[in-house]
Amino acid sequence: MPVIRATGLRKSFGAHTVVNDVSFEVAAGETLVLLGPSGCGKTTLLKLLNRLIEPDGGTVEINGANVLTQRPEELRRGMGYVIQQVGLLPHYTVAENIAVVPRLLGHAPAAIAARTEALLTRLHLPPGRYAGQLPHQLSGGQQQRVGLARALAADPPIVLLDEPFGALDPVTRASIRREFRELEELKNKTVVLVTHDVTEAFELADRIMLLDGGRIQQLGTPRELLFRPANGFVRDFFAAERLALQLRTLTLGDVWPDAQAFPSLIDHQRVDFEGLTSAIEPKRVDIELMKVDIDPSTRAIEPKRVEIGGSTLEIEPKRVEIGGSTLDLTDTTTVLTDTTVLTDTTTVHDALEALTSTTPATASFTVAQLMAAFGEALQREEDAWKR
Ligand SMILES: Nc1ncnc2c1ncn2[C@@H]1O[C@H](COP(=O)(O)OP(=O)(O)OP(=O)(O)O)[C@@H](O)[C@H]1O
Repeated sequence: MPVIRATGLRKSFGAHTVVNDVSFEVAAGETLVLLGPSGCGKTTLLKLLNRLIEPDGGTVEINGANVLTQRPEELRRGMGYVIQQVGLLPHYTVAENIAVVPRLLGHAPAAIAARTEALLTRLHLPPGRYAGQLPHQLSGGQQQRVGLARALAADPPIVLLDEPFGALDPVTRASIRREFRELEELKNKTVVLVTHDVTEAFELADRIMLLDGGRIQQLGTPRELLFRPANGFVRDFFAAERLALQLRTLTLGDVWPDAQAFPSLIDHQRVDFEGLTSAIEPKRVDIELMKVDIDPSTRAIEPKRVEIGGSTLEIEPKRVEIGGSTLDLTDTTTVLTDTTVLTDTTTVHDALEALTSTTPATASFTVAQLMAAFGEALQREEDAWKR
């Protein structure tokens, strides 16, 4: 059952139909991005989900229950909401702002304090320094992070975000977006996010709903919208940033689809296991092993084999050193923000960034080889589209 199901939603302001027969579903844990030009109805659609606006027609169901059967306040407590203007209470401290909903829900003060501290830490706002500050003492980016912490404070299963990075300059925006993407807190939540920023949509969305004039123009994965546009509007909407989006959409796995031909991505690594550090120069590290190594949440680790100079070792890695950083695989909170590990799910964009950064990632292919393979992959996508 979908977490959110909207059917035939309609909303007009006077003679102006702003949301016109919109139906969609959002699955548990999915991030749906509402994208479209200014005034196309994104914010209105978002507010129809938590009853900040009531529809003229159609229904919204949350976990199978029509939202009209619930009191709006109660409904909203189960849905975190970050508004465009952040909207922190100016005379409340950061900690007090974050505590608003948990207090309403009657959570114990000690639990609220612990939760606030954890969220601030996770959002890179050390509580010792920031918990007692007032909103005006924070930068725009910090305020937006507090807004996010507030929306997550009561651990709602659904989070609605309206231009959560709207007020930021492009550089800050990109880095906060990266943090956002890595946030464990959000990984299991059902998220609906409004933006008019195409790059943002492609970076964050599982699926994108592209709207124009209150109607859905296309609803699909970023890849579908880019390579299989449903109409001229969709095609034109992405035209200006086409190459950048293709780089963000195709992965190394697309570029080298044949597992046999997949170049080994790491040349020299050290593997720590059983207290021993082996400086090894593996002849081959299979992609399988790398996937396990970089995803600490994958705990069902089969012992892996690594071939070192003629002998084969069966290991169950506890820590793996990749790109100069040691990952502790037994620590499930390990977050891989500073480490670039190239795998078959890395986008071409991220691989290029890693290869050309000041501390370049080790890879067995060059930028030129990657670009050539990218060109071929694009051709394959386009051929598939023509058929
Ligand atoms: N309360 C209202 N009364 C009258 N018109 C409204 C109201 N709210 C929104 N509108 C109109 O509905 C249209 C869609 O607004 P909405 O805020 O949903 O668009 P949006 O896609 O979120 O735009 P933006 O990206 O600029 O925030 C706009 O033309 C707006 O002027």
